[in-house]
Amino acid sequence: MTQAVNNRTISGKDAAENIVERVKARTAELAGAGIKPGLAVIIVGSDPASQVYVSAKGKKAEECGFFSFKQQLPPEVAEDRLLALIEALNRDPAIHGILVQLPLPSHIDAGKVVQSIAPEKDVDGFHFINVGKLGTGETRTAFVPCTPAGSMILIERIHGKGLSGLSAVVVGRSNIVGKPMANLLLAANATVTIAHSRTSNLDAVCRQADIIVAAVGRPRMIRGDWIKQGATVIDVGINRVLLEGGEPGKTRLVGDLDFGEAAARARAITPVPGGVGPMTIAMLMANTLRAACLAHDASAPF
Ligand SMILES: Nc1nc2c(c(=O)[nH]1)N[C@@H](CN(C=O)c1ccc(C(=O)N[C@@H](CCC(=O)O)C(=O)O)cc1)CN2
Repeated sequence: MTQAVNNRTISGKDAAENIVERVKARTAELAGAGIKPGLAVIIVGSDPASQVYVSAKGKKAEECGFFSFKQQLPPEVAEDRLLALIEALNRDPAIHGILVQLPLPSHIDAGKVVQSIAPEKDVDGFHFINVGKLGTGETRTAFVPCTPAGSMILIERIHGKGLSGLSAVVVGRSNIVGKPMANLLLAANATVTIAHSRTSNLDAVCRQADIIVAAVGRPRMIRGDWIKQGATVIDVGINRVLLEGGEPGKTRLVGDLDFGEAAARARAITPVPGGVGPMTIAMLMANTLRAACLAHDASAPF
């Protein structure tokens, strides 16, 4: 039988509010020097989840005191038109951060689009220059992807800044979450394993982790008995599933872990919703503020 070990839910909502408050305070100071951070968000098509995220980003940017620009493009837009818009935003001094909401329709080469964003405005941290900086420890000027950066702050809430002697397993190897997450954990001196859906004995690999970051995008794939007693568990998955026994068609969000089972063994665990998700948007604000500060040679709180 499993037993709770000083279990605590890590509220991403609270941590995100704390970051946003710090962003607001520094933005208000910068206003005195005539500096206003500017964030441009581009969305192609009408995917409902993407619409929700983009609208949340715009609202949060305004709440922070930023100049917020949104460009909605039709699903059939030509790649060249999107690239021309990014080129114009790259040259616009009022814009410090540019983000293209993913996923993009299949006729557009997402890699080409992401690499066309000026590295110093790449607040998603997806450009090769920023990926390389993170990978080589040049974190002073790197933009770190928002979801792993936010996850790392939640891990620090439990373990502090150094993770020496701790074993971390990242389940998932995406460029957006898995790989940058592994680099951040490594930079904090954790012993890191990147596992994925084709890893043999995935359950046993997970079971040896002091910190487990689940980013596979498969609802409740990681079971409670895969979690070491007392581990810290970060659930990056945001999966919409049909509500069992509820009204037909009604859905709810679940993570990549079975929360109830994992919570019974974990020392600390992030919920879905209300865990890593809100941190993604807060870190976007932090990155945009940093981009504005770097552009104007001003100091940034992050
Ligand atoms: N250009 C990018 N595209 C995408 C990114 C990204 O970082 N950059 N990440 C995801 C989506 N995403 C932000 O864009 C995102 C996902 C989830 C949340 C969030 O706050 N989730 C809430 C639940 C919201 C709901 O009810 O649906 C939560 O977990 O509490 C924020 C941002 C893919 N695309």
